[in-house]
Amino acid sequence: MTRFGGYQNEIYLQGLGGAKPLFSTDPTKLEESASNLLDPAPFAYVAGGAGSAATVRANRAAFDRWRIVPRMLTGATERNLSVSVLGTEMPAPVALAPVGVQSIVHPDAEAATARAAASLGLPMILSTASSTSIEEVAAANGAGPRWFQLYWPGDPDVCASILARAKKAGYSVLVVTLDTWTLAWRPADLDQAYLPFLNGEGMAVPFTDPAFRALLEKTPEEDPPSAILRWISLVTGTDRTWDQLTFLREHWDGPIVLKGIQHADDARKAVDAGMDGIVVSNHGGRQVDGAIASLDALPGIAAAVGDRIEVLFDSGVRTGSDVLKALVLGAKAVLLGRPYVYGLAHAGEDGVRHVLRGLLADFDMTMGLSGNTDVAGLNADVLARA
Ligand SMILES: Cc1cc2nc3c(=O)[nH]c(=O)nc-3n(C[C@H](O)[C@H](O)[C@H](O)COP(=O)(O)O)c2cc1C
Ligand SMILES: CCCCC(=O)C(=O)O
Repeated sequence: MTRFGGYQNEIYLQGLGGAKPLFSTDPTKLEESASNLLDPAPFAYVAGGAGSAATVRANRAAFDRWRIVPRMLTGATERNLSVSVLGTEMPAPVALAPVGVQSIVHPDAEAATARAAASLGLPMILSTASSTSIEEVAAANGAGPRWFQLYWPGDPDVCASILARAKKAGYSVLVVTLDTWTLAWRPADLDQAYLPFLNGEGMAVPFTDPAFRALLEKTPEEDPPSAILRWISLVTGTDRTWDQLTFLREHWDGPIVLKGIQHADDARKAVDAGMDGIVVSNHGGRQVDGAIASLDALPGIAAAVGDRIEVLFDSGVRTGSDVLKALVLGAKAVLLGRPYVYGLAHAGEDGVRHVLRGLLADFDMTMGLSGNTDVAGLNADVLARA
């Protein structure tokens, strides 16, 4: 049993000594203050979506179409929030979504995120596009659970080398992102002509990779632009096919999760391909403008795969009630994206922790106050259509 809700008392008690929380516990205000704190281009990169950002808004609106129906006198003073996902014991059904180029918001970048995640026992998913190498993040993460997200490089030796490094460094689950084989039309970034990768951000994984370096005529230190362009050409522009997943299976002996699934038939194909899990995700509305809200895709997908595969969810999770709704609609756990990046921007490791503890406390209280004692016991009865 965990009592993440205790963070609430901690904040009020600190208030007796005149202290306020590091920054707002309201996710909307947090985004606002991040916009004041960060330079316009990095803020727009993090906050932005594809096209008109219709799907960013749709992701949020979908949560609002469901309401929790609280139950009384259920003895919910103690809650069990823990889940086990693909061999990872999680104290609550929340993991940190893979977010690349974290150095654009804070110099401590992924190492700070890794420390904050480990301090709470939540899995961190490291992006291939990270600003910090696989091994450094593992060291910062220590005994914490960690998974690795793959942007699939076109060169098989480079891919195999990166997977071997992740495995050796203790990343237990491979998360393969399928929805971003090329970057979408993103007006906010286009208007600033800002692509962090071209400035050398997010190159830590390839630049420290022997197989990638072996492809280059000059080292990334001698000739950064050539190395950057080579890497970008390796990881973008190639859409894969289902039969190619066997390559990953041959080079990864742990669980494999496909991220970016939005259609029940694709979820069934993931089962047929022998995958262990999926992330129902539209990349936080950053890829297909006008795409279905991720939460609207979730119930049909969950029904299609049953318990043959683990179903994770992201895109739009901001509050404890969002977590509860996603679990009821079929997710085993959720991934959190932008909010923790804003926490990182404000206060590094402490900022990420403040965001995570806030979300977990909110979820814990929402579970209890709606009369739910165990995440495993959540059923359709808990929700009503708005
Ligand atoms: C700045 C930024 C960078 C991201 N980088 C990656 C990435 O490198 N790999 C990946 O699979 N997803 C990436 N994502 C998508 C997240 O993993 C996740 O799907 C999304 O942020 C969830 O939506 P949310 O931000 O509404 O919570 C990124 C998202 C943001 C905001
Ligand atoms: C190749 C893209 C990596 C970053 C990313 O996933 C995003 O900005 O959404």
